Formats: sequence, C-alpha cells, structure tokens
Amino acid sequence: MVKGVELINTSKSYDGKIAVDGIDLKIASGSYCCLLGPSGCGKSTTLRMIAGHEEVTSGDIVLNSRNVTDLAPRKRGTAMMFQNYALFPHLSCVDNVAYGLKIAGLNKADRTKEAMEMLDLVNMASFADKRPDQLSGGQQQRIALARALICKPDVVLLDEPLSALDPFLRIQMRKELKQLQSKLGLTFIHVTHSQEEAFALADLAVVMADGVIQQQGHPKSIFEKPASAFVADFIGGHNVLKANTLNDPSPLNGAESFSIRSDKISLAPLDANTEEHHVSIKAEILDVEFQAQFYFVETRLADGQKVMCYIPEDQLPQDLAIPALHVQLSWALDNINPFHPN
Ligand SMILES: Nc1ncnc2c1ncn2[C@@H]1O[C@H](COP(=O)(O)OP(=O)(O)OP(=O)(O)O)[C@@H](O)[C@H]1O
Repeated sequence: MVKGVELINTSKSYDGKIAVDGIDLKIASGSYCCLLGPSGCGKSTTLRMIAGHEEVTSGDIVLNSRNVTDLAPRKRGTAMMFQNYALFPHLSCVDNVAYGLKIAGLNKADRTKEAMEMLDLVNMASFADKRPDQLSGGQQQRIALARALICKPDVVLLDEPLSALDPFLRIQMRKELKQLQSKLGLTFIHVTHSQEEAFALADLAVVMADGVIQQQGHPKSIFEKPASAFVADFIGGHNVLKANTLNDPSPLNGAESFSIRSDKISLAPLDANTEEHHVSIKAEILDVEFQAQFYFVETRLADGQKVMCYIPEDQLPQDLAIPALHVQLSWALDNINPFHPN
C-alpha cells in the first residue's frame, strides 16, 4: 500500500477484555471513511488507535507507508476532532485555531495569518475574535474543524462530530464536511452511530460489531447486499426472515435466513396471482404510517415474524381496513439475499 491508512490485524484489549479484535482495513488516501456500528462495537477505540491516543495491543497501523504504531500522536500526520469539539473556552476563535501552531513554535504574526486563512476556509473569518461560548453548535464545529486542519494533517479523525447538533444542522454540517474533505483531498475517518450519516458521507463504510468488521465497502454495495443478518438489521430498510418462511426454500441454497428490502415488497389482495419468478406469502396488516413519499406498512406473517414494507402511495391497495386486513406480500426471487451459516 502506498498512500492512505492501513490497519493490519490490529487489536486492543482492556484488562484482557477485547475491544477491537484483529481488524484489517485499508482506507485509500483522499477518501471519506465512516466507521459505523452500535455502542461498544469498538469504533472509537479504532479511531483513537489510529490517532495514537490509545496504544495498540497487537498489530500495526500504517499511514502513508509509514508504520506509526509506536509514534506519538503529533508525529503521525493525523488530527482529531472530538465529539464535544474541546475548544478552549477562554481563547478567541482565532487563538483556538492557531493553538497547534503555537505549540509547534510559530511566531504570533505567522500563526494568526494561517489561522485566519483556515477560518476563511470554514466561513468563520468574521467570528475570529469571538469566544466559543458566543457561537452556535454548528459554528463551534467549524472552529474545531479549522483547528484540526491547521497543522495540515494527511488524515482527519472525527469522533461523532455531528452528534451534538440538532437534526437540521446535522444535515447541513455533514454536507459541509464532505465538501471540505473533497476540496482539500484529505482522508477523513468519521465515527458515527448513524447509518444515514455514514451512507450520506462515505466512500468507504465500515460496519463493526463486537470489535470485528462485519462488512466494508461503498454504502450502495452494503445496502444492496448486506453480508449478514446483523448488517441487514443494523443498516435498516431490510427484513431478516427465517428460511422456512418460503414454501419452497430451494432459491436459498441451504441458507438459514435471508433479507428482503422493505422497498422491494409489494402488497396485493389475497386472491391475486403470483407473478413469475416471484414469491408470495400471506400476511396481516398491523399498521400503516404515512411517510410523505411512501407508506410504512407493518405486517405479520402467520408464524409471527414481522415484515416492514415501504409502499409508494399509488401502490397502496384501496380501502385498507386496519387492523387485521389480510393481504399477500410478494417480491422477486432475485431480491432475496440469503445468509448461510458460518
Ligand atoms: N478506557 C477503557 N477502559 C476499559 N474499557 C474500555 C475503555 N474504552 C473502551 N472500552 C470498552 O471497549 C469496548 C469498545 O468501546 P468503544 O468506545 O470503542 O466503542 P464505540 O463503538 O465507540 O461505542 P460508543 O458509540 O458508545 O462510543 C466497549 O466494551 C468499552 O466498554
């Protein structure tokens, strides 16, 4: 590997308890990578190991062809942006941003000039003299980002950078993050709980659970073909069903379960014919929720498994009597994504 970030069989244990379990990961230089997973899956520990804020128990971390496993954080060419931004409350914005250059020994005039350029980059030049407590959450985030960028890192590490913002601002700021990353051509590694955030940002999404990478790839490929029942459940928009849900399980080739996307299911009256190369199955409608572009229809199969369907407004059968209306769910055999036992 020439450029970018590489983790080679990297593990971290705390008092003998494994937090990250021998992960292998290659992040191409200039890409936006999101580490995604439920609480406690090891994503922040992975980020902190890359930053050098956490010692690696075993394995290696290579940044742009340099093995940095034992290097101090400031010698790695990384910069970290924390969840709570960690700005110095008593310093002005420009001094917050210039701080890293002060530590590096740059004189005041030069560091102020560079900090002002950085503030300009994040559209915050007019706030240079304000203190952090005079700024909104989004503005504080821009200052924190400028502070992370000032030492010209190759890799920017962001730990839940949007989680403190309200939903509207979160969407706005995630756009700004992505624009800045692609403008500067830097590698961003961003930790998040949110599948939606990761999918909106990432060139490479890495889904973790129990300290292990469950799946990595472009969000589109993960969404189209989740590798396991866990991934299908976690990313949402999929139903995971038992193999014996199908009357004829032969398309499953011995798989124990399968996923079917909620937007690939259609609803029809019980007496409707099954289309060729489709399966159909009887279900009871439990709830129908209006979601603007589609209806979210919750159904239950005879064996109790719930199936969620996203049905466009014009395809919702007329005069649905809820609850307890029975319908036929159907989907194309091609849309069945089987999960084989390990
Ligand atoms: N300093 C520590 N000492 C002991 N155990 C730790 C420490 N830091 C993390 N852990 C444990 O390691 C595991 C992974 O933690 P980590 O913070 O990496 O998870 P995470 O996926 O980032 O979770 P969250 O989204 O809640 O921050 C958890 O079981 C956690 O309790």
